[in-house]
Amino acid sequence: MQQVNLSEDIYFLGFNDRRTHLFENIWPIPHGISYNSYLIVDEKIALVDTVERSFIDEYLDEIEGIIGDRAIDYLIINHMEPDHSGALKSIIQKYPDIKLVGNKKTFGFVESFYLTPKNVVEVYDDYRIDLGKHKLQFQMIPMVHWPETMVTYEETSKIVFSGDAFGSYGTLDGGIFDDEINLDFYEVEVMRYFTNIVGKYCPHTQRAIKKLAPLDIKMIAATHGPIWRSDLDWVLTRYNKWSSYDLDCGVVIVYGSMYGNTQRMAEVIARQLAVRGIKNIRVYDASKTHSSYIINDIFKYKGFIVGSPAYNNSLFPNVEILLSTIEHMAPKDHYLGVFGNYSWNGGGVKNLKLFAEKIKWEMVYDPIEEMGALKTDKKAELVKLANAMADKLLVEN
Ligand SMILES: Cc1cc2nc3c(=O)[nH]c(=O)nc-3n(C[C@H](O)[C@H](O)[C@H](O)COP(=O)(O)O)c2cc1C
Repeated sequence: MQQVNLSEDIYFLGFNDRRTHLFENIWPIPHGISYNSYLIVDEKIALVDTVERSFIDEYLDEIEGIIGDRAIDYLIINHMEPDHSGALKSIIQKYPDIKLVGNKKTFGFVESFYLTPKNVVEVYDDYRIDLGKHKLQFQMIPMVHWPETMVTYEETSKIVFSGDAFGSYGTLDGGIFDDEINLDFYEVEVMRYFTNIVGKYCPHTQRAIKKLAPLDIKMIAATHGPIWRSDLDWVLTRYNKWSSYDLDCGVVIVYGSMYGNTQRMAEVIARQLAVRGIKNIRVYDASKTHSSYIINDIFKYKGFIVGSPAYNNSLFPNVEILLSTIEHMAPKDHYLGVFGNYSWNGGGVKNLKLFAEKIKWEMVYDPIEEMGALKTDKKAELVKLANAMADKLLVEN
């Protein structure tokens, strides 16, 4: 690839992964993902994070193409996850005197994944490393989204190397900086990356945003996706909104259904919400749409209504997977409605009630359960559930 610079002697070393289907072996990435590393060439040379292991050979070649036979002095480990530390052992083999820079939580992970680190610099908030013209300082942002996560701020160029924070799914298809690409495409990918990967850690993200606020930042260089240099507010505003559970007026309806009875119940609710003036209604079949996309919409809209048929005295499995993902992510401040269908002795709605107790979202209406085909009385109940949800949402808008 042609050389890409963030500033005169700060280099972008990024690789596009269009092969992997599931990020973290869970989340679909139909548009791929990039792994971004950065090289600062000064009196001392620092490498900021590395890349996923399948790119090691090209990565080492690119580094050598820039620094020739000079050695790298520091490897900054902002984040230890293997998609960023995958080349760590190869880097140490090639540059045996390199110092690993991390915080007190980093090196335990290095040891458990790769090797016993020997040459280390343990950093903490405001710790500084002088490279010559460039000066690095470090800020800890734990749990965004691993315990050891930190960011590196380069004071001369005012670049923050943010690790996974402000990252995105989607490869960098030629354009690397925010002003080189159409952000409409990344709108979805940035949010899905946030909700899938960082979303559980919203309070930590809020703390990180506040902690970084005093820094004079001209550029944000994350480990995935575009580098933000022209419109930093674009990504900062969105991160702030999402991580503070600032939800829009709308409803996500999810159902599982084998024979169509539960689906028909969902359609009644959706129609009545529309009649009441709710414009953002997203109806998903949990067997068809991956939870990555459904979770994303749950982070957008305040209303959530879920329906499940009984299945072996429990929830329909694909609904169960989604609800367990929601429990892990624990997004806050939603309104909830539940409904279901059965033929024998039930099991779906019984377990939806347990979900409601655990998630502690406000139930807008009593659970509704139909046996087989939808009859008039239960249809009227579903309309009332939709009305109760609309009442709650419209009063706030
Ligand atoms: C594998 C399987 C397990 C089921 N388990 C139960 C059950 O435990 N309790 C029950 O009342 N109905 C059970 N049912 C019946 C369905 O819940 C019922 O027919 C329901 O109406 C299906 O809803 P649907 O039309 O939305 O698929 C089961 C059906 C299947 C295929």
